[in-house]
Amino acid sequence: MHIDVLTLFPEMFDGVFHSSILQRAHDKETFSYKLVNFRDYTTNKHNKVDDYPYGGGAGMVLTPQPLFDAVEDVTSKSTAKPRVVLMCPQGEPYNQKKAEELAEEDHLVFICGHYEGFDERIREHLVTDEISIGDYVLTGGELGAMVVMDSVIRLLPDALGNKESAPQDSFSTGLLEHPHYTRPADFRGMKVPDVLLSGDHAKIEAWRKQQALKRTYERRKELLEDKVLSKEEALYLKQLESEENSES
Ligand SMILES: C[S@@+](CC[C@H](N)C(=O)[O-])C[C@H]1O[C@@H](n2cnc3c(N)ncnc32)[C@H](O)[C@@H]1O
Repeated sequence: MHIDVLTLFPEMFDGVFHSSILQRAHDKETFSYKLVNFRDYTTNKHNKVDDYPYGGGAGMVLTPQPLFDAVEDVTSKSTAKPRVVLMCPQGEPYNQKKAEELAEEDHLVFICGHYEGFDERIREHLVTDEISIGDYVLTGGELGAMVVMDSVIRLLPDALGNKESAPQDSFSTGLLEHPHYTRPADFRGMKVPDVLLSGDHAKIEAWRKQQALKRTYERRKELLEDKVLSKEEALYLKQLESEENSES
């Protein structure tokens, strides 16, 4: 996968691409990236990327010219049809399903907005996707693009080592993940559940499945609406519901 990030603040990405799993995945050539300062594409003499909004009002608006030229340049040699993602608080709410969808692509372009916003023609004619990372407003799209890229890159083949796994993670299975424990078995009187020390892998697997369902039921019931449950899971869910009803 190749990723182009169009930003006015490329230095913000230094940490994220030079640490931990993303750095390792980049070293293994799982993905390549280019940080593109779209100010370099301005055709006006003062390299201005923004202007006053028509109709008046507060704040400055990103002009279309540098962003159109930058996107056309970075996508001109692309053999695949690139996905051009605008980071935007008004966009589609981001989730694991979208991360899985983007991880299938060969070329992603992220546009990081700034200031009051961007000229509407960018949204209408330049981008393929608009993504919001939550119902709050950030100063710019950089942090959002980092969130999306991190969650996409870790899904690419070989990005995670043997000791990390994506398929069991929360949301990948449609549920929240089961709880984890490590050594010691007894920490200040707080004990690890016996089943995890039993060495019985079938029992451990069954316990983990139940715990994932319980945790999802307790914290994110709405995730269960779309989940296809096995017979055992459906029975356990009924048990959780009747326990909850008897408590209330
Ligand atoms: C200050 S915000 C502009 C907000 C805009 N005036 C509005 O009310 O929708 C500047 C830029 O930050 C990015 N941004 C802010 N919040 C975001 C969010 N929740 N998700 C993704 N990007 C966001 C976008 O690129 C946006 O253009």
